[in-house]
Formats: sequence, C-alpha cells, structure tokens
Amino acid sequence: MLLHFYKMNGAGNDFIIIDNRDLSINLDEDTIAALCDRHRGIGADGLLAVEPAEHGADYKFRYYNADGGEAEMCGNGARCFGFFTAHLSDSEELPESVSFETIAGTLSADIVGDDIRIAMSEPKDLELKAPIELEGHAADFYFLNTGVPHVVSFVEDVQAVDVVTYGRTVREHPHFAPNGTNANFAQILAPDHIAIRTYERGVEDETLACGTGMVASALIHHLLTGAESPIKVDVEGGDTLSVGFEKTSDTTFTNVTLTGPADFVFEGEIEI
Ligand SMILES: N[C@@H](CCC[C@H](N)C(=O)O)C(=O)O
Repeated sequence: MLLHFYKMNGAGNDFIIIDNRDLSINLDEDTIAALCDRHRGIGADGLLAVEPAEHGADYKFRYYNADGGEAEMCGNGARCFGFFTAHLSDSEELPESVSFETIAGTLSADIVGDDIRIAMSEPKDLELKAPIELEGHAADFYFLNTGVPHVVSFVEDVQAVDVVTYGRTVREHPHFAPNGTNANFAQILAPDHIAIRTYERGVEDETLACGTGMVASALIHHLLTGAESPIKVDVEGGDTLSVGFEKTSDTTFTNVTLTGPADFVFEGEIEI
C-alpha cells in the first residue's frame, strides 16, 4: 500500500502526519516505528493521525511516539495538528480556531499571526520534590502531568547536563513505573525566561523541543519563584516559545496555553 504523508515540525520536534479522516489507514506499532526511523524510514520524533471526532470537536488527534507506542498528548504535535487541520477546511479563509479530541481532553488551536496557540488541558498530579536521587546531580526533581508525564529539574547551566544519561535514568526510575516519564532540565535565564532540554519517553533520546515539557517547566518555575505569565521558554532547536497560565490555587492552573511555530516541511508517498 502507498501511504501519503506530510512532514511538519514544531520548534524542531518533527512529525509525520497522515490524514485518516476516512479511517482507511491502519498502522501497527512496528510500521509506525519503521516510518519514524531516521535511517530506514521517513524519520520523525512521532506520527500524528487525523481521525474523525467522536465527541463534537472538529477532529480526533492520535499521537504515536517514534517507538510506535501511543501517547496521550504532544504539545508541539498539537500545534502542527492545528495548522494542518486548519488547512483541511473547505472555506476560502483559514478558520481562526480548530478543536480536537485527545486522550488528555479536548483542546483547541488558534492561529495567532505566524504562530499557533494551543489551549492545553489542566495540568495534574503535581509532585513537589519527587523522591529521585541521581549521583552527580544535586538538584531537586518535580513532577507534573501536562497531558503526558514530566519531571523537571532546575540546574545552573542546562548546556552542561548530560541529558541522555540523566534523562534516561529518570525516565526509567521505578517511582514512575510502569508508564515512565519524560525528563526536563531547565535553567533560569531571567525571572520570566527559562531554557530547557528534554529527554522524551518513546523517542528514548533528547529531542530539539517538547511542548508539554515546556509547559511543565514553566509552571514549576512559577511555583518555585512566582514568575508571572507569560513565561518564555528557549528550546534546544533554537526557538523561543511562550507559556501562558492563570493560577486557580497554590498548586492548580487554568487557561494554560502554549504558543509557538508549526512548520510544513514536505509531503510524499511511501510504500508500507
Ligand atoms: N514531543 C511532545 C511529547 C510527546 C509525548 C511524549 N514523548 C510521551 O510519551 O509522553 C510534546 O511536544 O509535548
């Protein structure tokens, strides 16, 4: 079978997108992993599939990591999904907003100038001072689920961190078993500005950006320092994104948004 696909990236986190609104495409885990393989496939951090909505939104969002396993959400993927589905519209003008159902809840994407702004699900499962200790790493760890699970640790110099070694240890730590977690290392650049690097579960490597990781890191930064919304986040791919939020209690948030780029790269066909 010939699979028609699109390639996009959000701040360097790259995705294969397929239009499966008619549900005619059925990809198993091994096929998704083969398509995401950077040497033998198209190459991507994950695969997004557009499916018909089941609960009244415009579309259903499916996200698979590069290892072929399905994840609940992906912040950079959601911006690409919003951009892509806005262009599926029949009307001459692009819709200003599209909504889609994810495992983490129904989200919306708005086109804001050259960027896409995602209204995220409400973060949950906050854990201040997660019980992890890493030899050679003195900083504390915090946990927040922003659609998918994230550990955040603040360091003096994020470029000096061995993200793959430490990130993998956190990702596989028994405290987060069986689902595992993504791991972020963050540095404060200014009160309203941080830089992060992320080890992603399911890619099992550092990626150039992770949207849900940016949101988790910005919100933890707020809880620790009182930094006000919006918080700017620099990512390894070189972009700076923006995280907005309103606080509803000492530990809860609403109206959480992530604003940043979503870029179309190419489209093609591949035999599967
Ligand atoms: N790249 C993502 C997160 C994708 C899911 C993650 N790897 C997981 O399995 O939790 C983002 O931009 O949020």
